[in-house]
Amino acid sequence: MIELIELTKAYGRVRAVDGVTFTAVPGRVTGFLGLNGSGKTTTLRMLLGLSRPTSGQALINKVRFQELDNPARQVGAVLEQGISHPGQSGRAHLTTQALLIGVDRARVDVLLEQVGLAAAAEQRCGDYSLGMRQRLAVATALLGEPQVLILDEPANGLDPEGIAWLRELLRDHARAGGTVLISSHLLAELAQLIDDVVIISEGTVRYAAPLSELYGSASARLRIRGRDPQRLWRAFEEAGATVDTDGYALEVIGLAPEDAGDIAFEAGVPLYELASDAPNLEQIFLNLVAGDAPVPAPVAAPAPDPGSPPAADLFPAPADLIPIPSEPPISAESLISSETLASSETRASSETRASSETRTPSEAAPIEADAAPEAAVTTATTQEGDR
Ligand SMILES: Nc1ncnc2c1ncn2[C@@H]1O[C@H](COP(=O)(O)OP(=O)(O)OP(=O)(O)O)[C@@H](O)[C@H]1O
Repeated sequence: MIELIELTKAYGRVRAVDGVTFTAVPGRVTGFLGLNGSGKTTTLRMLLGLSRPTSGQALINKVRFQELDNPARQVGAVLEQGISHPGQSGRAHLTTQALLIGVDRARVDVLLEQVGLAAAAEQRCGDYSLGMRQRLAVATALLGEPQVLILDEPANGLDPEGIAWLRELLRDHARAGGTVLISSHLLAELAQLIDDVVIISEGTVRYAAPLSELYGSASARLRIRGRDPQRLWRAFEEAGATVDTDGYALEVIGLAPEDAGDIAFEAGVPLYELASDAPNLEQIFLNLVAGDAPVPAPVAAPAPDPGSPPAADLFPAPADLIPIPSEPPISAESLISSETLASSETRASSETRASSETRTPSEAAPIEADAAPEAAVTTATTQEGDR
């Protein structure tokens, strides 16, 4: 476990880190996120005993880094790239590090394989790409089989395949009970890797919570078209959603796509389109670091112009809408089920028509309702604490 308690670092009058408090727990990957110069590296350096806090505490497994027994066996860290000598091969670098921290050199081959560098093991580190250097740095951090991993910008330079590899590696580590803290200046990059997020800006923590809460606080907007938009509108509102329209499709906030689909099904309205706009993670992040709005409200659709015709008139008539392709696969079984479907669809649509024909004007009105606005630092070999 990693615990930061009111951690502060002042350089003269500049408070690079100012009262940072958060915990990274075993079994989860915690993302430490901030723009350039926000204080991430300074925080991690204090955590790893490379820099003395002005005040506050940085603890790993309840003690300061300097107090850990054999730190490289407990903490693996990547603080910077360029930790390896450019003239050394990847294998030679890992072997040297293994000797320094007292790890069996047989582990070197295991790690080269694990980080995908086996084929490049004999190449000079100086010839490695950025992504390969990251992989080597991660391998170095893993040498001592530490429980705690602290990685500064580990995704930097990795291609999508490298990100997927890193995700698996970190997930496996957390699943096995490890604690992982990784930093980045890109939320979108971290989003694929982490369970919890801590956002820092100007040395201060602005947000610390499970990533799912950050997502949940910025609801996705659904764009939905169906055969009977008025009926859909009412059904979605009855389910507690905020509904608006651009005159062509419904825009629904506050429902998961699955729930919206189920509601439409229960209302007997065939859907022609159901798309989800994912929350804009970078925007959420930028709003948080700006400190103005804790979490951005979903962007509201413009309110309808009172002088414009009711949205019902703007929707294409059912006859003009493109029918759902429903060619059944040719098999006796599917013919039976498609017939059943066809007859139930006919029933549903005639019910739909019947009910909209018999609906009173006030019942048919929702479309006109007010639109809702809406370390082993390589590996611990260079720490102050070891000296
Ligand atoms: N040794 C130092 N002396 C004076 N100021 C420093 C020192 N180290 C860092 N700072 C300042 O502290 C602030 C935080 O820097 P830090 O490197 O921790 O940010 P960061 O979030 O890691 O940024 P990046 O993503 O660019 O690495 C910056 O304003 C930086 O200029």
